[in-house]
Amino acid sequence: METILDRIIAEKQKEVLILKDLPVLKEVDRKHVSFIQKLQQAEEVKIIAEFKRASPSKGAINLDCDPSEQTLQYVQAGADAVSVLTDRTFFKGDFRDLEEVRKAITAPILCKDFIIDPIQIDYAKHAGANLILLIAAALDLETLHSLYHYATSKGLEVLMEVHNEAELEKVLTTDNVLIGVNNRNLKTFEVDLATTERLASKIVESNRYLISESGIATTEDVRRVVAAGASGILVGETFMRHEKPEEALRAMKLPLRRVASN
Ligand SMILES: O=C(O)c1ccccc1NCC(=O)[C@H](O)[C@H](O)COP(=O)(O)O
Repeated sequence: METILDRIIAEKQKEVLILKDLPVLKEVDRKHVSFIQKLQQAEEVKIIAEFKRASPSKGAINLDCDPSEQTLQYVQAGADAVSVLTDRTFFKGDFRDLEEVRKAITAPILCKDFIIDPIQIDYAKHAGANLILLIAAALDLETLHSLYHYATSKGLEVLMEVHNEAELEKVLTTDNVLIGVNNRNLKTFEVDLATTERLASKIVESNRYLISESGIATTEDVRRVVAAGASGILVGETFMRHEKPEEALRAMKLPLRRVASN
């Protein structure tokens, strides 16, 4: 059965051909901004707050939201990084959103897209990203390694995303330290924080940082994934729908030690 990820990747293959036909991008020299460094010094759970207008699972979330205003609020409330969905077809995002956010904030920015080719990494960097996402389910082992090396050679950090044990095994063949566990099942769209709980020990024991992604809505959810071993969380819909995203974000900033020892 064709999954949403299969459909997204088929679309990305077309997009990549279009990008390769465009004039070559000029290299930009940007200051290195590290999210990993923030994790190394973390006393509180690190929050990646996402700008996401729409999604395949929820349809329209907040279509008229302004990327710079929204993400500036995130950062002022204590977000450690911002994620910007740049996919147009399925998430109504754009690289221009990322460019605008780059002008508004200095915090690390994750380019949230479905990367299958180095040219997308060039576009992410050009727009102002500091981190890119590599989804294990969308890449064979060789491509995962080569995109990882390409991104790091360009000074970018990489969040590698997994949904299950097999994908985690794949990611653990790299020396990347940032692993995202996505709680959303891409076949059913169901979210279950038990996915983080199931995969956490292997990630923590391998000395990587675990970021729990998707379906995090309450302080109790944060407490639960942090108790499992997460050092960070990635939250989109909850902040995008909230009347006061800064309040929702502040409520999630839990101290790592206190939560873990509960
Ligand atoms: O969000 C979706 O419907 C989705 C569908 C298919 C592939 C990826 C999808 N989401 C990307 C993400 O990983 C989330 O935007 C991110 O983890 C934040 O999730 P949430 O807090 O639940 O908005």
